Amino acid sequence: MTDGLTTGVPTTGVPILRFEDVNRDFTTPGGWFARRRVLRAVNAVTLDVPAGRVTGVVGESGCGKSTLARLALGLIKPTDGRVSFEGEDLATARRARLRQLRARMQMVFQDPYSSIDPRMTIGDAVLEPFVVQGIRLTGAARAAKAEALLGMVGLDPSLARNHPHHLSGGQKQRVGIARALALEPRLVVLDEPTASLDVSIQAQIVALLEALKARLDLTYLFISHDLALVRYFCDRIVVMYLGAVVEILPSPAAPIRHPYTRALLDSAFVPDPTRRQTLARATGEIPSAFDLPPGCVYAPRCPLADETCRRIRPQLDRSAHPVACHHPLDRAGAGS
Ligand SMILES: Nc1ncnc2c1ncn2[C@@H]1O[C@H](COP(=O)(O)OP(=O)(O)OP(=O)(O)O)[C@@H](O)[C@H]1O
Repeated sequence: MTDGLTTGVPTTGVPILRFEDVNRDFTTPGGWFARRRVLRAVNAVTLDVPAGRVTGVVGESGCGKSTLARLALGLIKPTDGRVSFEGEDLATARRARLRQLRARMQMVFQDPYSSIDPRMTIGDAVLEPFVVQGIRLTGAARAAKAEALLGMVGLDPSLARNHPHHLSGGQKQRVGIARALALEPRLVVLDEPTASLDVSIQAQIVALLEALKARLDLTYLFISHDLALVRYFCDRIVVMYLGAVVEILPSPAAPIRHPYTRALLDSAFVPDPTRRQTLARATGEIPSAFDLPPGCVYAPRCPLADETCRRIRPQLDRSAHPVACHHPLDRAGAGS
């Protein structure tokens, strides 16, 4: 290796990314009429992301998914705890080292329209990571690399000389994916990569991501609010609620254990009303992240909550299918 990075690719299943008891707080600015307030966006998260797999992170808007993604890439530091990539603590890595590590972990953003500079040619856009890393490519090598990357994501290589306003949303997202893969990363964080696309295009992008993962032996951290999509695409599913991990499904078909996961699944549109489950549907508003309840954070909306839930915060259990719940659905005989 010439870049001084960890030698070898982590074996499939070995954690490539680790969160150890991570908190991340944000402080709102105070002023004449408002006092400073602290919001816990990520709350005591301990999580391994195994190499070569697709780990999904799912939850409603504001549950901390994007904050988790930014922590994973070392773009922000944890308030407490440790985030490590291939064994290296991202918060203590020196700037130059962090830049090297970032070459091995890339992100595909939700909105391809705002993530691509409209003034750049498409070729320059996909090669931007080389510029960020200070890697100079000369004329013929530049053109060949840009064309190869565009071909890899199913775009006509001759588009390299065009500007992105010629492209559709799906084509722009392909450019975003090509750019993320330019430096041959090991980990790709996909932050709602299909959320702003038409349904028919979403399926094509998911198929492309699946094909690229198999071909390039990638690890994905797939962030989404859509549990049905995550269940289709991911090997393992992390369910977040108000900054905390409430359940980790070891496989997409695993029976659901947490009432919140059940409610998330039930909230997906199901045309046949007889198939809609009502047992554990969430009711009411999500409590404010500024003012978390003392017990289970889901208790105010949970139909199964009792006094224990309102008083004592449940921890993720240490089973093969971890859940943070005093009354998991399998114990109540109402799973899946
Ligand atoms: N820079 C910031 N300053 C203050 N609060 C923030 C900041 N970034 C995120 N938050 C807050 O942290 C919480 C988690 O936000 P985050 O964007 O991680 O959630 P999310 O699950 O990704 O939501 P969405 O799906 O809407 O993007 C939210 O309450 C959000 O308002």
